Amino acid sequence: MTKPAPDQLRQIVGGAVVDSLDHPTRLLVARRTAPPQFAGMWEFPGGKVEAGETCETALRRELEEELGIQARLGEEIPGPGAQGWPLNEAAAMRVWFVEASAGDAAPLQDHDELRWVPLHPAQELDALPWIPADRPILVALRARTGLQVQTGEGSLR
Ligand SMILES: Nc1nc2c([nH]c(=O)n2[C@H]2C[C@H](O)[C@@H](COP(=O)(O)OP(=O)(O)OP(=O)(O)O)O2)c(=O)[nH]1
Repeated sequence: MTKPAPDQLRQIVGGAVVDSLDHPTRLLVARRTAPPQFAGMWEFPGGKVEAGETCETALRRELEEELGIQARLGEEIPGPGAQGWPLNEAAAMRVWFVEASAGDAAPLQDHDELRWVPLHPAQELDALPWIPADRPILVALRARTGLQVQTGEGSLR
């Protein structure tokens, strides 16, 4: 099968939901229920961008559907390509820091468990069975929040 051109990947969006964009200490992670190859793995809540949606609109919609929260978007965690982080041969994901501006997150759809995990130190976050493609995103996320913790430099807004 022919590989899609790099700019024709299926666009996925994900939320790095933190307790606070100004002083992030914990990340909300979600355990998938499907499909079988991803069931039981942890991920950034989110999903596919539908026709006619911007990435930001899609992310707000997904987080409301899946977690029941209204999302305040902070900075993007930039990936290596225009479409963000490669997930597989056919899809890439853009990821933003997010804080809930309303609602208490609950596993309403696609997940059977949510967990607030400390960003630093890394052990608890790294020990979870993540979707493998998400690991480089976690590294970038922790580097960004580590800088914020160490230097107090900038919030993630
Ligand atoms: N949401 C999300 N998807 C991820 C991550 N990492 C990763 O490889 N993926 C993959 C799994 C899926 O193949 C695809 C996202 O599809 P999805 O099933 O979450 O999309 P969706 O909520 O729109 O679901 P649907 O309407 O198609 O059922 O991206 C991640 O961290 N978060």
